[in-house]
Amino acid sequence: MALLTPEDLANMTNALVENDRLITELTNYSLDGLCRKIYGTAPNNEKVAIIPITAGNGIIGSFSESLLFTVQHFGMDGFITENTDVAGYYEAVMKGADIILMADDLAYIAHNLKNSKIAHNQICTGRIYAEILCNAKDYADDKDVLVIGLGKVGTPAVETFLKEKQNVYVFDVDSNRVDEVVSEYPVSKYDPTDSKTPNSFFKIFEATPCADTISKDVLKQNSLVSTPGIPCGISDELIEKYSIRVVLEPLGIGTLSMLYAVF
Ligand SMILES: NC(=O)C1=CN([C@@H]2O[C@H](COP(=O)(O)OP(=O)(O)OC[C@H]3O[C@@H](n4cnc5c(N)ncnc54)[C@H](O)[C@@H]3O)[C@@H](O)[C@H]2O)C=CC1
Ligand SMILES: NCCC[C@@H](N)C(=O)NCCCC[C@H](N)C(=O)O
Repeated sequence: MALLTPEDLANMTNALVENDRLITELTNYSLDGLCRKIYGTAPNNEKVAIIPITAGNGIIGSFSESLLFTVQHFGMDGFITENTDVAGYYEAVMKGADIILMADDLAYIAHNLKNSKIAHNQICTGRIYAEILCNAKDYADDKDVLVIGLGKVGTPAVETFLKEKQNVYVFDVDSNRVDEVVSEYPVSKYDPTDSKTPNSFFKIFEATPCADTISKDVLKQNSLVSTPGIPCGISDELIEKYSIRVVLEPLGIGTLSMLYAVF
């Protein structure tokens, strides 16, 4: 899994606020209102503990602080444990944490100690970024959606689009992965040479670790791109030329989705 860097998180607080405003403009739901709608849950004064984890590549600068900002920005009580790892877990429980947030290099989870619910960042990120596209009111009539990147974030997004009755077209550089997904789900391979494939899309989802994965060929004027992928999959030049709106933020949107998944 591609790991975040402190540089990825440098503008995270502004990006979360700006994306919340964009999501509200697109869907008439604030980000937490949309999470409430899709999960059918709501916060109930839970105390959230954030535990820094030193495993693998170790602590990422600003990671825990970014989680704390997210928790507090949406009105919840949170704290970062003074200790890391197991000592931090013990501290969190002794300080009365209801929900634990912690991440090593392989998994970033939310675990509710009171109801035993657990959530995984990649699944919750794919779901919320897909739901933003599905709930964008000005794009509701067009059911076609292009999904670029069929990994641990893109696959839950495909499942979400199908649940929301979208016509899903999929692409990945790994053609074997495309074949697997097309055989497992009622989706279509994105193939510009196939007359049944739309040439371009108003709704595009991207979750890859590469830049410039979204070419001008798939864009329409005013397309909406929902892309958790880091770095951003669409160039500034294409954003300007086609008046594209982009939902992209490195950590907070996925984190809020995780919290609503475990309330
Ligand atoms: N913004 C956020 O909150 C989050 C962002 N991410 C980011 O999302 C991205 C995807 O994460 P995962 O799904 O866990 O990774 P993954 O490695 O499971 O999946 C990535 C998929 O993209 C495909 N791919 C790579 N380059 C491509 C290209 N040029 N064109 C089309 N497909 C391409 C790969 O074949 C793979 O199937 C990563 O950059 C990760 O850092 C992950 C979690 C949360
Ligand atoms: N964008 C959300 C997904 C994050 C994921 N790509 C990642 O970097 N995971 C590693 C996090 C490691 C955190 C570290 N152990 C710490 O606690 O600071």
